[in-house]
Amino acid sequence: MTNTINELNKILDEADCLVDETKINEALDKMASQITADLSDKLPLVLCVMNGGLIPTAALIERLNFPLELDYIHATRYGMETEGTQLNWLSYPQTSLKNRHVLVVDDIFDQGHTLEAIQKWLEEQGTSSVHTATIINKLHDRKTNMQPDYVGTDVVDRFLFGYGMDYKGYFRNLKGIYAIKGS
Ligand SMILES: O=P(O)(O)OC[C@H]1O[C@H](OP(=O)(O)OP(=O)(O)O)[C@H](O)[C@@H]1O
Ligand SMILES: Nc1nc2[nH]cnc2c(=O)[nH]1
Repeated sequence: MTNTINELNKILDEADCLVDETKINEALDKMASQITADLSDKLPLVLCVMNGGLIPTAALIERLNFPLELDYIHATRYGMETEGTQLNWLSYPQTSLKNRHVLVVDDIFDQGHTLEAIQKWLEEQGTSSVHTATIINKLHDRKTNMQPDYVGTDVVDRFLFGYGMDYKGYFRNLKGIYAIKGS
C-alpha cells in the first residue's frame, strides 16, 4: 500500500496542470449558458456518463436554473488502461427515454467512440433530441465523425487525469486537469 501511495504521489508531483480550477469554472459557465439557451424550455433528461462524467455533471447542473431530470448511463472502454478498446455497457438509464430531450454529459471527448455509441443508442430509444457535452476535447486527428454540441476547452494529446478522469482508478477527485509526465 505504501508503494502505491508513493507511486501515486510521484505521478501527481511530476504531472503538469493543464487546466486549473478557474479555467474549468469559466468553461462550465460558458457551457451552462449555451445549454440554457437551447434546452431550458425542454424539460430535458440529463444523463451522466459514469464514472468520469460524475464531477462535470454535478458542476454543470448546479449552473442550470430550469427544471430537468437526472439519470446516468455507465459505459466504459478504457477501464484501468490508457488505451481504449471496445465499449462495455455496464448500466442503462432507468428513466423512460421515448420523446425526451436528452443531454449527455461526460468528462472528455477523446476519440469519440464512447459518446458516438451512446448517442446512437439513445436515438434508437425514440428520444426527441440528443445533445452531448464534455468539459475536455482532446486535440488529435484520430476522432470519429461526431462532435459534441458543447465543449468546455481543448487540451493537447496527452494522458489526462483529474476532474472526473482517473489514473488507474485514482485522482478523479482533483479540482484541476493534469497530464502525466512524458505522456
Ligand atoms: O472519446 P473516447 O476515446 O471514447 O474516450 C472518452 C471516454 O473515456 C473515459 O471513460 P473510461 O472508459 O475511461 O471510463 P470511466 O469514465 O469510468 O473512467 C471518459 O470518461 C469518456 O467516457
Ligand atoms: N483518465 C483518462 N481517461 C480517458 N479516456 C479517454 N482519454 C482519456 C484520458 O486522457 N484520461
